[in-house]
Amino acid sequence: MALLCFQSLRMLRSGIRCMSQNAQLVSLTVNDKTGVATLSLQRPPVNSLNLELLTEISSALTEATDNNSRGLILTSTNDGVFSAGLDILEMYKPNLDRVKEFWTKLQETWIKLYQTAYPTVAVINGHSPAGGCLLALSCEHRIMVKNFTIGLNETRLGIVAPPWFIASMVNVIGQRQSERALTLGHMFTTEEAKNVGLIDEIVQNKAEGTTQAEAFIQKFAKIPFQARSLTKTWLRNKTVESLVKNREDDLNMFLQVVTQPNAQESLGHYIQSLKNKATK
Ligand SMILES: CCCCCCCCCCC/C=C/C(=O)SCCNC(=O)CCNC(=O)[C@H](O)C(C)(C)COP(=O)(O)OP(=O)(O)OC[C@H]1O[C@@H](n2cnc3c(N)ncnc32)[C@H](O)[C@@H]1OP(=O)(O)O
Repeated sequence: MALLCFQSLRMLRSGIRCMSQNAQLVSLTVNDKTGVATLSLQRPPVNSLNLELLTEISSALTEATDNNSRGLILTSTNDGVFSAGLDILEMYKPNLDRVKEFWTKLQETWIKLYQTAYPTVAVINGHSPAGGCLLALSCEHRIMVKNFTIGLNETRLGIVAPPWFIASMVNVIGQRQSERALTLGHMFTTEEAKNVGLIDEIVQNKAEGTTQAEAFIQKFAKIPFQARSLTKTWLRNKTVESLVKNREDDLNMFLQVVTQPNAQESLGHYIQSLKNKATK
């Protein structure tokens, strides 16, 4: 409690205000001087995206809009893992109602993040496989700390990245590089990611990443907000519409693929291999 008060006081002095008071799995703060919001994922141990975390991310994105944020930095409180992607336990031996809600929330969160009116920057301060990579790809600018990995590795797990995951990648690195990376399930090192254009900047640490992210958002200070946001909408509309118009089909296809016995078997092996690694 004392620590919380001390932290709040320190934040107030530096002009940082806490939003989303009820959130537990994310923190949303805003810098009152710049109007830039920071959304930090904080679901230990690895920010895997389960229904509850996705729900909080989605609400925080709306809150940042309602608060007229000038920009948003997406990052993690865990220096080591940005996000481990979708929570595999949501997809392994799933409860049908819950897994439907989970996938629908993932669709909703991606649509919102992909289309925010405000500029978005991912400060990738740790590994970022699969769904973690999708979150980063949905932002307008990616800054990554050295010595980590990022990519859409679904094929390695025996599952498939849905078309909107693929489109998010293609829109950033193009068809040829995406085809090679996705079919192999390749995880890029920070250096490789920079070379292929998957990320825009390499930094030494999160603090430097945050400074660079603020500088990126600041570039838009003199660009009329609405002109910018409408341009972004039109640039991204085709990609988003392809999911918006087919949400039900996408959900059904996901359910069909993920409940296949061989997909379940692969997920089971993968969970076991992660657990074995963790106990070594
Ligand atoms: C037309 C429509 C077609 C639809 C077709 C749909 C088909 C399905 C589509 C699904 C798309 C899937 C997207 C995904 O995001 S799948 C998830 C992919 N993620 C990964 O492969 C990452 C796995 N994790 C790791 O590699 C490492 O954990 C990581 C590098 C991220 C961190 O390493 P670290 O050493 O720090 O941590 P540990 O490995 O020791 O892990 C700690 C504990 O966390 C558990 N863990 C890790 N990742 C996950 C995860 N993604 N979900 C759930 N749990 C995870 C791990 O098991 C450890 O747990 P324990 O402490 O209990 O042992």
